[in-house]
Amino acid sequence: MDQSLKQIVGAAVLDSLSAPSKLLVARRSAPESLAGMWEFPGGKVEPGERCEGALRRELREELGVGIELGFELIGPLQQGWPLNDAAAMRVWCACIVDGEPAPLEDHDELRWVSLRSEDLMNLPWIPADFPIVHALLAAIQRVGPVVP
Ligand SMILES: Nc1nc2c([nH]c(=O)n2[C@H]2C[C@H](O)[C@@H](COP(=O)(O)OP(=O)(O)OP(=O)(O)O)O2)c(=O)[nH]1
Repeated sequence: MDQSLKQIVGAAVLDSLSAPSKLLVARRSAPESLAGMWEFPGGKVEPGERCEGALRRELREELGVGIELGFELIGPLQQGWPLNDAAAMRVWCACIVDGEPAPLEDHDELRWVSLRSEDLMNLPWIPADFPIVHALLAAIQRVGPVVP
């Protein structure tokens, strides 16, 4: 596998995998260049980790929750969705199975946003995330439940 890009993983945390109606979005507090922008919670895959394991670890660290994974939102690259010259992100649908989400690390606000509201696309997302949000909405409209 071409691993020339840094591997990031992110979660599209939904209120339900079988009948999703809301997405949990997170506002970054750092670094300064990204502070105030909204994103999918997640982070870098560490050496020796599998992507799914890294995603579970990141959600535990950042939001204090345990997750169940649904299907992956497949991006155009083998490493997922391009973020910039140096990184790409694989994204899975997920739902919370343990804990109450809180902005413990890297974020200063969490918000549940309706998948049917224009508010979702109107958030100041990290620009690279817009195609991923589009793909999420399209996948949910097309297939309904996001259980793998
Ligand atoms: N988590 C996440 N990162 C994103 C998204 N979109 C996007 O461009 N990025 C970028 C921002 C960062 O440059 C990089 C992820 O790094 P990170 O800072 O979240 O990773 P981390 O928690 O493991 O970082 P660290 O503080 O341990 O260094 O990917 C997104 O939706 N979610």
